[in-house]
Amino acid sequence: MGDIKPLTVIINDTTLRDGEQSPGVAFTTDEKVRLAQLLEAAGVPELEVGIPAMGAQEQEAIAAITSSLTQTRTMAWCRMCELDISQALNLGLDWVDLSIPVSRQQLSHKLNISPEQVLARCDRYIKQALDLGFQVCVGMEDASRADADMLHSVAAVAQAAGASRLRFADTLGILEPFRTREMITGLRQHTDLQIEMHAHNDLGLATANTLAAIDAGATSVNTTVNGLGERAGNAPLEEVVVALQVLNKGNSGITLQQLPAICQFALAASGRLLSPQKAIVGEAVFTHESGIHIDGLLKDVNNYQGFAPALVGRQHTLVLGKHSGVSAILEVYHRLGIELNDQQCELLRSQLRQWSESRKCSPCEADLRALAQPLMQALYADA
Ligand SMILES: CC(=O)SCCNC(=O)CCNC(=O)[C@H](O)C(C)(C)COP(=O)(O)OP(=O)(O)OC[C@H]1O[C@@H](n2cnc3c(N)ncnc32)[C@H](O)[C@@H]1OP(=O)(O)O
Ligand SMILES: O=C(O)CCC(=O)C(=O)O
Repeated sequence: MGDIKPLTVIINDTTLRDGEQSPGVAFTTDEKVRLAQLLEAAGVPELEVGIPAMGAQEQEAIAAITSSLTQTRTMAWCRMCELDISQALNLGLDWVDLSIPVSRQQLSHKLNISPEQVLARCDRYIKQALDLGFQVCVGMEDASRADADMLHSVAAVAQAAGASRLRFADTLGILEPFRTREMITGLRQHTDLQIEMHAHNDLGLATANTLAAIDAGATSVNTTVNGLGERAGNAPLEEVVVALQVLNKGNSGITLQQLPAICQFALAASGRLLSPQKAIVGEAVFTHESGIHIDGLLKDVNNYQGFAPALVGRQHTLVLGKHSGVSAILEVYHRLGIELNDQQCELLRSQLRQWSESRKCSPCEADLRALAQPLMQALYADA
């Protein structure tokens, strides 16, 4: 094994299932296969690849994905019922996630069944899926709104029936990290099964809740590329795996340098836009304009670097704009082969402020040269 560290948390990426549930997002089979292959090449050990109950086309896509992978294990999302399990057969899948709501709200007002009926379904359908050769994860939908007793009862029945894993779904994204930690710690104390955290980002806390769950003993976590998924999406793959490494919280085994390419591919296939300040993969997250920051970076990069952009195959970029200082202006122009004196710098600073306010973007190289041109001409005229 050399110096390869054992995985401490399994990434189960659900871009191809929950990610595709983003309104308006619909991947083609080719896009799904390519994305699955990119994720496999980066070392993602598990993928949730679709919903067989959606019908023949989805089943064909799932079969195409599973047959294109050599290492990565695959899972399908199924309602906990006979029909859905039977539709997952013969698609090359390793796992089924058998989903059943566990909150009073959804039991009473969605499925209209009792907690006892949930436990009976768990026992019956877990055994059925095991008999068909699947590994079983029990998807506890709406777990974050469920009573602890209910979660522990499901865990006990699932373990006795032979399931391998419980998925704790914060279906509505209403948890915060302290409560996540408390709930997962409680579940951890009641079961030997693997625990998978499924976090939604409605309060912007999906990554934080995912990390809190890992701290509390979750063994696997669901992610999606670029945080795609229902409503505000799921915990973004790129945020979770980079945070794990930077915060020294665990080893996901994923090659972080491949994340930008994966995110770009998913972005194009999803037809969605990405905020420039999206953590890890946003266009502007390693770009600096503020004078004090650039001065600090030039003196020692660690003054304004929480982690090296090279960790994710990126690099710092310096731009000029409304907030530029002298150090930044001198350096950026020096890199263009233009050496400025203090007076020229000051003139450029005030021009940059006006330019930025009117254009609302960073000047490119041609803009910078055009801004400096009159100053340089004045210099030659003076000489
Ligand atoms: C929280 C989540 O993300 S769960 C995953 C959600 N993902 C999706 O819904 C995307 C894919 N879904 C689909 O293509 C369709 O909804 C299908 C094919 C699954 C089902 O389609 P339809 O048969 O037309 O049913 P429809 O979508 O109208 O309603 C869902 C049915 O599933 C039932 N259901 C929902 N969850 C479960 C469950 N865990 N176990 C059993 N039945 C369930 C509902 O009660 C409802 O059945 P009912 O009409 O008998 O009350
Ligand atoms: O039941 C599950 O597997 C989780 C389903 C889901 O996507 C959710 O609850 O947000």
